[in-house]
Amino acid sequence: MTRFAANLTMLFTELPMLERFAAARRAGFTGVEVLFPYDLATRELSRAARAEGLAFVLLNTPPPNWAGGPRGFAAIPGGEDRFRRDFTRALRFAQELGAMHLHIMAGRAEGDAARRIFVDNLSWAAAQAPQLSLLIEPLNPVDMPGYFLNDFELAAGILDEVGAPNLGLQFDAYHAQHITGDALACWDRHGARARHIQIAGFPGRNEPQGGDIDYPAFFRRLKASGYDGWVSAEYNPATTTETGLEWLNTPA
Ligand SMILES: O=C(O)[C@@H](O)C(=O)CO
Ligand SMILES: [Mg+2]
Repeated sequence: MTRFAANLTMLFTELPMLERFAAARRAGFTGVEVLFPYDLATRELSRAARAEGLAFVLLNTPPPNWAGGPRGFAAIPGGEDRFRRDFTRALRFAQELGAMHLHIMAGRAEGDAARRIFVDNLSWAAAQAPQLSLLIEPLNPVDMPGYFLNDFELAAGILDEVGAPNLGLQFDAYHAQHITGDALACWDRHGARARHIQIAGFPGRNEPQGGDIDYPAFFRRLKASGYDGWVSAEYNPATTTETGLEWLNTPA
């Protein structure tokens, strides 16, 4: 059976962060992710997750400023020191939270030098944290202009080049649809590399139903391909979170 996590950065924002855990559990989620938990105490966050019996599935490496700042440093030539400092801090958070995955953000860059630095930084990070699952996620260039990792083929080549067993793909079906025009075909091509999935409707990035991505068919593909990881709801609720959860109760 598919395991669904709630992205608490985007869902249940009607409530303060620490109250979102109970709301997620009541709604039927069994895991949570928080993109950038860095202004909160890990003790409070893990207590909230434990109290509700929720797995802490994922966090991101920290950008300096969630409200509009650059998204990471892993592919920025000259940003190696900054990346390593950020990664060390993110690793401490991941360990204290008992998180399963850490998404490493590439930042805004382009070209061969950026690719080389990204590969070097990812290889370094994978060796620092062999027990933790590290992920990279292609993001579409409209929502995230200038972001280095904007393509699934690029991500596949980088994963192959690093070749670390603890580094995999974060497959966000919304970005896949945006980038390739066909999230299901993209899954068929790249799903074998996926360790974590995020979902949202397209084009609005609202609830995962009724848009251009055929989610019932997508969930059937996941099942057929033997995917056994988490599927995280990472979308902007069209109205309130709770009134838009019908999709979660449709058997996958
Ligand atoms: O899809 C997204 O936008 C996120 O998963 C993310 O990590 C960007 O910060
Ligand atoms: Mg995503």
